Amino acid sequence: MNLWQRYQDWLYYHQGLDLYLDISRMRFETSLFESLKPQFTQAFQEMEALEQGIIANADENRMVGHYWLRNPEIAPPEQKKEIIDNLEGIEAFVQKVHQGTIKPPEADKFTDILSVGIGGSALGPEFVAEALSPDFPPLNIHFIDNTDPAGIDRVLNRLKDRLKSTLVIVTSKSGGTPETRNGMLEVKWAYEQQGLKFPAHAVAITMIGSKMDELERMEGWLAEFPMFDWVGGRTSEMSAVGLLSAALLGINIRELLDGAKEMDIATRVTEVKNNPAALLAFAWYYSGDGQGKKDMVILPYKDSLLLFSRYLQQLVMESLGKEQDRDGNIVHQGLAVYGNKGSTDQHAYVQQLREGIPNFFATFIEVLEDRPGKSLEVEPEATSGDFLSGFLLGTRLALYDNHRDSITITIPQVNPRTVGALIALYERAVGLYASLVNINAYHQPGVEAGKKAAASILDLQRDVLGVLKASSTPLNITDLSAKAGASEQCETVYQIVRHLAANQRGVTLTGDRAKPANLTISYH
Ligand SMILES: O=P(O)(O)OC[C@H]1O[C@H](O)[C@H](O)[C@@H](O)[C@@H]1O
Repeated sequence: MNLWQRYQDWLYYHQGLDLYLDISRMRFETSLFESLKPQFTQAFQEMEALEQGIIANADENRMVGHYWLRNPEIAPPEQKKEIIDNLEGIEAFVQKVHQGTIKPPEADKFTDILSVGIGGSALGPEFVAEALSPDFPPLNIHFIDNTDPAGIDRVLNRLKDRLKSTLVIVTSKSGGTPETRNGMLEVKWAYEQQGLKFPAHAVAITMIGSKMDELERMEGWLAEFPMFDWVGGRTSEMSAVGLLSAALLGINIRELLDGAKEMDIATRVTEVKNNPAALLAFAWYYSGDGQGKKDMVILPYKDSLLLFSRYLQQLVMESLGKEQDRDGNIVHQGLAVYGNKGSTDQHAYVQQLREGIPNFFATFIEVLEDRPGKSLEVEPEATSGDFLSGFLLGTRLALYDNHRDSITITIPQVNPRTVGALIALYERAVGLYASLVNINAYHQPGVEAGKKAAASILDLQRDVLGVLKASSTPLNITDLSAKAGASEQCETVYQIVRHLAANQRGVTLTGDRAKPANLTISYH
């Protein structure tokens, strides 16, 4: 097979975005491509229905409207108005913060943003901030995206004297996610410790009527922006969730939206070969037999795209990782995603990609412009950027020669338009792929199960502490578990008290640590 010819046969190019997609280094046969066309016809129809506002997330009885965010014209009238009003509200707020007309009571201007959120309420803002922030943004951004006390302390300690000029954005669609609630309470406490007025620094992004919305109203926070119930967390970058912090950082959000809108138009094309999202979905399908048998390794050769793989991890894995298909059959679907950036990863795990277990396909993201302006020649006729390009091209060839497939996406620059386009490209590819393999991409029942399990552990901890407080003598794990009504959960009870003992919670373990069953536990 003449590869140069295959390259040309399969190359997709989008003129408006100057974006290329090359799937020629995936070793599929044209017959597979042809045979999947009926499934694609169905997938396009389903996508059209989704864009028209059917209840695509039946679990939560919700429409799925992230495509409307960048083109309100195609949204139902009520949603159209919400989108336009919200965008204008964000821009007006940001302008006032930048001008200093909206300012904290204790300083002349806001200097920093502290963004508290998790999952879809953090990954998009983190990715976009890393990809697109100017070198010296109008405000510096920091993130709390976990309930790790040491992680929270690190962020708060570093901000310390600047808390008084920090704008705190708390983002939670549901308004009830424990990690985000905890982060918010810890930040609030830090403000109170310094005698600062937390509500005057706080902005909420949440659904109207959520617990956070109620709290925000009660405490009179500085501002609130709505999170729409018809936008899922992992596709919320183009809602207030992503746009507020991006605009505060000085990123042109209209261009981000435009890039996404232009990609959306391209990915509505019903001819598979001329639709980049369909080509991507097809390549994924081929690679993993439509069962996710191969992992997707995302390798952007550009530092600013470092967090793209982490962003895609949620978008792809939370959407596609499902036990059941849409007919209720057990299918255990998914598509594992990992990666950081090239060429850095070539000095780490790419060894395995080249020679080890062939359980993946790579996706190279190539950025044509190395930097604005000319570059130093680090060797005769070669710049640092030439090396970066050489490493990408060389690795692509070396992988292929060793029977490892790859996709290559090429963009002219990392800018708001191309980042918007990349996000939209993957959102659509995930939706189309989900249709191909007959799963619902828009719910996440597994995450709910994890949350319930965590809540029941905390309930058990309360019971255990109650028993210990009421007991006049030390107890062993078996007796403690029985008294807490959890005889079957000795191991969990042991792990709970071991954690409490390490954290000045009044719990002491006595005895041989290597023999948990022999320990005695007391409370004082
Ligand atoms: O925005 P929130 O409601 O706080 O949700 C944050 C995250 O929580 C859950 O884990 C969901 O599975 C994610 O999709 C979501 O992005």
